[in-house]
Amino acid sequence: MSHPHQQSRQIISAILQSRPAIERVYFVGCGGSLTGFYPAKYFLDCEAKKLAVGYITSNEFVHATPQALGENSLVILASQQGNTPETVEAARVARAKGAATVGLTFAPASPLCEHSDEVIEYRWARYPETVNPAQQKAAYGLWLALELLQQTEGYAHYEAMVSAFEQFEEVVREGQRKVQEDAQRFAQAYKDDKVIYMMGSGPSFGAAHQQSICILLEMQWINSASVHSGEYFHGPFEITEEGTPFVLLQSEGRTRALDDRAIRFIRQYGGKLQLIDARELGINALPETVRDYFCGLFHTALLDVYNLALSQARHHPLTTRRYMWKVEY
Ligand SMILES: O=P(O)(O)OC[C@H]1O[C@](O)(CO)[C@@H](O)[C@@H]1O
Repeated sequence: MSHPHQQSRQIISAILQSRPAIERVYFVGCGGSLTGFYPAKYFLDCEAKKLAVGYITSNEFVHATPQALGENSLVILASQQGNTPETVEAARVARAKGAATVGLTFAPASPLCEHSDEVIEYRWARYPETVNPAQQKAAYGLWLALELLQQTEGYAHYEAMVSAFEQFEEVVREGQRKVQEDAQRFAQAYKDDKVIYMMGSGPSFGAAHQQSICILLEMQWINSASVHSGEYFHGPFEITEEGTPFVLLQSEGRTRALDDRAIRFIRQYGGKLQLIDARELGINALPETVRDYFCGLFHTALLDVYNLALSQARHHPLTTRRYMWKVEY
């Protein structure tokens, strides 16, 4: 049994033993630390029959704390540095309301840990350095969601999920190898664009949103918005004209039809379209019953390759910030 599997199983088991029941789970964080939970939220939205699921940015959780929060709640929070004030405060509020708290961080003994009943120190590296993608923050979110579902309601495809996690690193490495050349081509084609729209659906909408807010806006200072492939037809498609730049994260599974519809329209009206197709890039090596739940993690890992190429082509390192961590905000 892998370390993340064992740790997630033990943590959920300890929490369930410490209280009468867990009826709801909230995923809480800021920016990439919130969007990293999207695969876990999506999995539970699709598969849980009774468990209620929340996905809330930290400061909203603090200022508009859900009435339902209480001893039957589990709050899972993430903060890479463990010190984002609103996330630390969210953990404090959750605990004060009697909820169980799990803190995910890369920084040991950080302030988030003080308000977390259980702490997970995940692995992280800035691409092209690598760590096992099944041991990163977003994967831990999915592991915890899987264990929570299995240990409360049970989940018919539990073993398939575990086996998909075991295969996942190989699938990612192969996918990253396949997109190397395409990433260089993309970087040249998009480096001078003033706006890039990110699109996706189902399991990959979180990855599209993360790419928009954390990479294009934050780390590249390129205007961007994330548009759900299904919502594209309900407003956003009006901006489509010859050359409008889109990147669409095409997922595998039930919502692929939504992506296909948007792709047809963008092509018909001449939009400039970069596709990152999970099917073509290897997600189907994972068991069919669960492979769509890995699309978000897969897309994020593939985007690492595109983002390095884009930042190099633009001579704008991914670490450059104007305001973040530099001024009061
Ligand atoms: O994960 P942390 O340490 O709380 O930091 C959150 C910050 O990091 C990012 O996720 C990425 O830089 C931002 O979107 C966000 O403001």
